[in-house]
Amino acid sequence: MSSSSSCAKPEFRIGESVSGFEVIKKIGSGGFGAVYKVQKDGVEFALKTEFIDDESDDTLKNEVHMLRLMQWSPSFCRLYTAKRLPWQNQKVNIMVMTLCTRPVSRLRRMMPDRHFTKSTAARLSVQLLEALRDLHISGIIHRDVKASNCGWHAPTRRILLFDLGFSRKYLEIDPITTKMRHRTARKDPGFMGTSKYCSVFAHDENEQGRRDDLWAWLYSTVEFFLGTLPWSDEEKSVRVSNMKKKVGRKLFFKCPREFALMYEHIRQLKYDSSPDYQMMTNLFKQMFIRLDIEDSDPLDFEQGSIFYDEYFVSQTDSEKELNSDLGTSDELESHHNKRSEVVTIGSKTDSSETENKLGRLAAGFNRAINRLMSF
Ligand SMILES: Nc1ncnc2c1ncn2[C@@H]1O[C@H](COP(=O)(O)OP(=O)(O)OP(=O)(O)O)[C@@H](O)[C@H]1O
Repeated sequence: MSSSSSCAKPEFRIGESVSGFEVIKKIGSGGFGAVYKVQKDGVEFALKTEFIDDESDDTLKNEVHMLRLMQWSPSFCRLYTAKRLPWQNQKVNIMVMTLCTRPVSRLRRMMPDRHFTKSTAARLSVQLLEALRDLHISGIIHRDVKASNCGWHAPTRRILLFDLGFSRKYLEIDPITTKMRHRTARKDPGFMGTSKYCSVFAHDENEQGRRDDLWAWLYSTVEFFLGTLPWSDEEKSVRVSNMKKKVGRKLFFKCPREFALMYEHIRQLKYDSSPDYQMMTNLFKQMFIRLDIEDSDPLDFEQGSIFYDEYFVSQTDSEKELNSDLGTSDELESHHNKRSEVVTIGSKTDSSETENKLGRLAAGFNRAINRLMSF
């Protein structure tokens, strides 16, 4: 989150009871605090903390407020409780929400070649689009859309979009007509987002609107399909922005052709334009028929997929995963507001690189089959 003090953050201990929730393990941490897996009465939840000092921004309050507004949508975590507690000689904000199985970014990196098959990539992409449509309908923009802010929720087979700490309302009431209107762009809103995925307008520190969430969705989607982006290894934000400006339709050459049409639509959106979600949803329907994608088919990381046993079961609950989730790749490719430097840290070695030789052969075989199946 935006409060990024360099001092060590206090942490909860395994087994400690926090507001009646027993801490099972730490899932990850951000600049503000951490996310823990907790349980109560045999049910598991995610508990997010924000330790507060005098200078911090209380971003969890914003997140809780936005998440409350999104409780109607199946694409967001259920919010079970949110409160401020005294903790040792500090205060801590906590929120308890649905526990996701794994971040989508992590699932992608567990795949051979770090990309999903086209069937999984397309289905995850449309689910993320649905989450954005629901958020935008509610008058909110996210401003940090990326796969590491999406969790896979196995029981509902849905992507849940989280980390609403940077989100903002883009509508306001017109005091004269009393109708809702788009907020006017501020002159100097500062940078918000993640360099790898944000729109070129966000790079230029312009006010963000719905279109900027869609640009980040588009870049995240390309990464689902290809496992990389042309600027993945580029660290300088200005160079990333230039590459985004230059790449054009070429970016979608290896993605299903419907994405080029969605790109054309997103490209002409202005700061306050309403995206045509229906048109994009129809393009997905067309794509699913053309590529014979069935919603009932197992996703790459679900039981029944050819990748499941080798790439997903074997790593369940492993230390590798925990370590990876605690401190590598896009989770740390950051972000943040104008007080922070914009950094992009390249992806580190994934555990898939330590697969045994047979595993590599099988993965190569699967890759060959995937390549043969045309988009
Ligand atoms: N509801 C949830 N269920 C499971 N994991 C979650 C949930 N919410 C967040 N996480 C995971 O917890 C970790 C930290 O989450 P969070 O999004 O708050 O911080 P971050 O994005 O890594 O850091 P920052 O927000 O400071 O940039 C991430 O790995 C994220 O995937």
